[in-house]
Amino acid sequence: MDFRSHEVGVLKVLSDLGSASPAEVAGVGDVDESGVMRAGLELQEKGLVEIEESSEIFFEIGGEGRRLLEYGLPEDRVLSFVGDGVSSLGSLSQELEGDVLNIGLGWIRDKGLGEIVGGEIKLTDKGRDRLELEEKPELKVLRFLSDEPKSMGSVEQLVDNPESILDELLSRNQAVQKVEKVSRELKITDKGRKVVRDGLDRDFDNYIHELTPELISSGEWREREFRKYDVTASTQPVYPGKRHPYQLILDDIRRIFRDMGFKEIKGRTVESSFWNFDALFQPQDHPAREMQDTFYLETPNELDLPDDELVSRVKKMHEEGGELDSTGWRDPWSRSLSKKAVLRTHTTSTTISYLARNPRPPEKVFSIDRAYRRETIDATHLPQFYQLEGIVLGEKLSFNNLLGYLSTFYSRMGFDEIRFRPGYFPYTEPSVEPEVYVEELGEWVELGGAGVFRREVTKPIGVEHPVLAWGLGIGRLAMLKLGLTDLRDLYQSDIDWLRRNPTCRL
Ligand SMILES: N[C@@H](Cc1ccccc1)C(=O)O
Repeated sequence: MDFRSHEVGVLKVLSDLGSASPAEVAGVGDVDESGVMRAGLELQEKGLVEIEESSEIFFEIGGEGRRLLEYGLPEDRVLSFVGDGVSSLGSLSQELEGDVLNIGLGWIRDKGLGEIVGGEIKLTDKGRDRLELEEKPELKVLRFLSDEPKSMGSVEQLVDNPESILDELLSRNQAVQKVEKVSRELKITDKGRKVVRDGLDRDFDNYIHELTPELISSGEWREREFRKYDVTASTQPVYPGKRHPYQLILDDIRRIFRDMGFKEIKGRTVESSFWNFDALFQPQDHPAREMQDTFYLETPNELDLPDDELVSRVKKMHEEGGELDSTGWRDPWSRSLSKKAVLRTHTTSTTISYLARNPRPPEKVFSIDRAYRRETIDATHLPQFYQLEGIVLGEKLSFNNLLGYLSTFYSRMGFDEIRFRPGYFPYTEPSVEPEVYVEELGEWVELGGAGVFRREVTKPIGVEHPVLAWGLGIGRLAMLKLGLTDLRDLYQSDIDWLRRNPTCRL
């Protein structure tokens, strides 16, 4: 029989001990625990060892459990105020945050610790007893679990009613979680004993397990046999470091645009309102500029404006339309509003400021970066998200070229059906909202906006030729590609999902 050195070691230890856990075998021999398990599995295949598995449930403290340990249970926090004579709901709500009070009251009711009569909490006998307790049993259990998971048996020795306490902690926002621990026992079989008796070492020594310079130079390798390499042997799965699947998609997109002759640019995350809004001819009273949509910064509160001439051309364009056949917004334009620092609400701020620095054709640039908006977090909205922004500046460009660039991009991403719905943005005319048809969903998915920059935008920054522009969301596309249904999973991914995801994509 062909053995690896670990197998020999493990089998020898087992022939002394009869049966043992991997940790015990590792303690005796010089192989670590996972090496013992691997050798054990090999030996099991050969019928020399049997592996018995048994599992036991352990209880593990969770984040909520640690919070409870630190602050106490909400019901106890309420009770201790009541004990000090603060018992009206009105004054309790001054003392405790709303959720602590509400959750505490819920448990007080459920556990029969008190009742509410005329807006006052009246303690029951049970409530008074609890107030007297030196250490609340729930906290005692949590403290016990705080260093490592413990079995039911050991919790039983700690408190009365372990089951109901653990049930309660399991239900309290997972203050405690169940974890299953599998323990294994390796047992030598009769066949295994026989192999050891018949002289394992002799067999083992005949094989070359590791090729050394000496074996080669002495020519000894010719006389001996090599241990076969068993490629079907079971091993522990290895999870190499790899790029995040979303990152891979972002890189695919980068490659597509580079292939189309675009250059990638980067802009500032913290941007002045001037570049985020004003240079894009977005009126200063536009709803998107309000606090509820945009993150305004406290530090820095303001950013410097570009040179005075540029600023005054933009101002004039907003107020009266400048030299163009345009009336502007007909409202006074304020420099100080324009200085306000924001987290860019779109990456159009990146392309427009690039354009102001590079006003002459030809230019083809794109950016893939995060933008920020005050959204309530749910499965399809996050306050930060990636945008794919791009512009093309050229002498003879038309709206049709824009549709062409977008169609090419989407078809290279694997979406063949694309349509354009009319849209509105203060900075483009005409404007469109591209959509792709997604077979799996059976519906059209919106992707963002695009258009040809208006003269009100290009003129003040010194651009005299047409500019095609787009700002597209990538999150939804990535979700579709990765088979996810919740946008949050792109950023806080499940470790098993990451492990299962292929390392490279076609
Ligand atoms: N900035 C727009 C998209 C857009 C960019 C460029 C031109 C037209 C529209 C958005 O964030 O929704």
